[in-house]
This record gives sequence, C-alpha cells and structure tokens, in this order.
Amino acid sequence: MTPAPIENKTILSIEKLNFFYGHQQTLYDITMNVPAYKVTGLIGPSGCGKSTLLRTLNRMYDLYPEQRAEGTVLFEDYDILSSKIDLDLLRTKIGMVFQRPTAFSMSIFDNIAFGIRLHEKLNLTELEERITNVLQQVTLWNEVKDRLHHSALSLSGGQQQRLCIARALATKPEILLMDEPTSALDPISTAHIEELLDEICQNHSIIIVTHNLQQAARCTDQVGFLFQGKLVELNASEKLFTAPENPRTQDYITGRFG
Ligand SMILES: Nc1ncnc2c1ncn2[C@@H]1O[C@H](COP(=O)(O)OP(=O)(O)OP(=O)(O)O)[C@@H](O)[C@H]1O
Repeated sequence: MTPAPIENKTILSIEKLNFFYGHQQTLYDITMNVPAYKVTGLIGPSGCGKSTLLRTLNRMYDLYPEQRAEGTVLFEDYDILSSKIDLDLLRTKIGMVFQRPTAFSMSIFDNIAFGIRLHEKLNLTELEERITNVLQQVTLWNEVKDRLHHSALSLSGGQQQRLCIARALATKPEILLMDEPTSALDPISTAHIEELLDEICQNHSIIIVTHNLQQAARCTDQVGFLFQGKLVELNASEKLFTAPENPRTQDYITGRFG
C-alpha cells in the first residue's frame, strides 16, 4: 500500500550541485529541497540549465563520459550522485517523461509491460491489473482498452504522451521528472495532462520543466527560477508569480527578458 502523504516531507534534497559539460560549467551551486507529493516547477530562459538539472536527478548524464556532476542529491538517505548507486533501480524510483512522446514501436500493452518485466516478476493477471490501473490513472483506459495489442504508434501525440506517463508510473516511481511534457501537444491534450498532475501527486512527487508560465502558475506548488545556471529564487508558486522576492524573477515573469 502506498503510504499516506506526509505534509512538508522532503523527498529530494539538492545541495551545492554543480554540473559540467566537459570544461563548460552549466549549473552553479544549486541548493533546493523538493517536497513529497507536490509539484515542483523549474522555469527560466532558454539555456539556463532547467533540463540539465532535471536530467542530473536520474543520472541521465552517465551515458556521456565527458559530463559530470558535483555536490549532493539526497534521496531516501542515499546520494544519487554516488558512484555506488544502482542506476537501473534509481531510474525505476525516479522516472522521466520527455518533451516529445517516446512510445516504443510495440503494442500499447508491451510499452507499459516493458519496464515492469525488467524489474519485477508478475504473473499475467498481476501484469494486466497493473497495466489497467496505470492506463486508468492517466485516463487513457477507455480510449485503448479494445486495442491494447495494437501498435502504440497508432495513437495520437497526446495519447502517446499519456501512454509514456503510464509507462513511467508502471514501475511505481517515487518521483516523476517531466521535461516540458506538453510542449509538443495541442491545447486540449495539454489540458488533459495538466489535469493528471494533481492525480499523480496523490502517490508521487513531480518535478516539471516548463516554458509556459501560465502552466507553471496553474499546476505547481513551488517553483524554482533559474538564470544562467543559478537558482535565483525558489518559492511557493503563488508567491513567486504574484510577489517575487528577486528583481530578476520579477523581470522574467513580467516578460522583460527570456
Ligand atoms: N550535451 C551538451 N553538451 C554541451 N553543452 C550542452 C549540452 N546540453 C546542453 N548544453 C548547454 O548547457 C546549457 C543549459 O542547457 P539546458 O538544455 O539544460 O537548458 P534549458 O534551460 O533546459 O534550455 P531550453 O529551455 O532551451 O530547453 C546551455 O548553454 C546548453 O547549450
């Protein structure tokens, strides 16, 4: 059973995080806490390091030898940046959804079963139950229940993105990282995914990168504003969008730059 949400519990504690692409430093001394069962947004102008920060949190950069992170990211008493971390396990606990839907060229059912089969030995009934549950959670079940064994590529872009969210949720992650998950979608599909965030937060914590300030204001509980690789302000969303503490945040949200 999923534990009941605890108010103000910190799920992720980022301390003095620096990130380098080769010799080029991209993140500078980022320190912030991510609360459990809430939506944390990351905003800032293009190139400020939002995606880099997100990708650091599930060690995506490990695929590229010239990229490295320094500092500490505490998750369940472990430092995510430690060389001793089991990366496969980490990525089941901290799932990711990308900007463009990344449905695999296989059936809708197998798209979701894929990650589950890698980490768990469920019998067919349990597997079907898990898949039904996550498809219901992302409100895709009614649209696909009669074609679960058809190719996922036959779905619309918005449906594929909900499938990708279902796939990420199927391994029961603690945290879901979302990198501009609606930027390739039409307004109706976007609204659909925004509505899901509240529902997902019942059992998971979310960190979402978005360029859309209205979306950040509508959907997040706290927001971090990044500028040139530094965290300029981290605040409750309502406060950041109505009475920001830093003048650069004010300039950005009022459209003076970015
Ligand atoms: N693979 C890479 N190699 C070298 N530099 C990179 C790489 N990826 C990103 N960068 C650089 O790191 C900086 C931060 O990029 P990042 O993608 O994290 O910014 P962002 O805020 O997410 O931007 P956007 O909003 O445009 O997606 C930029 O200067 C970018 O050019």
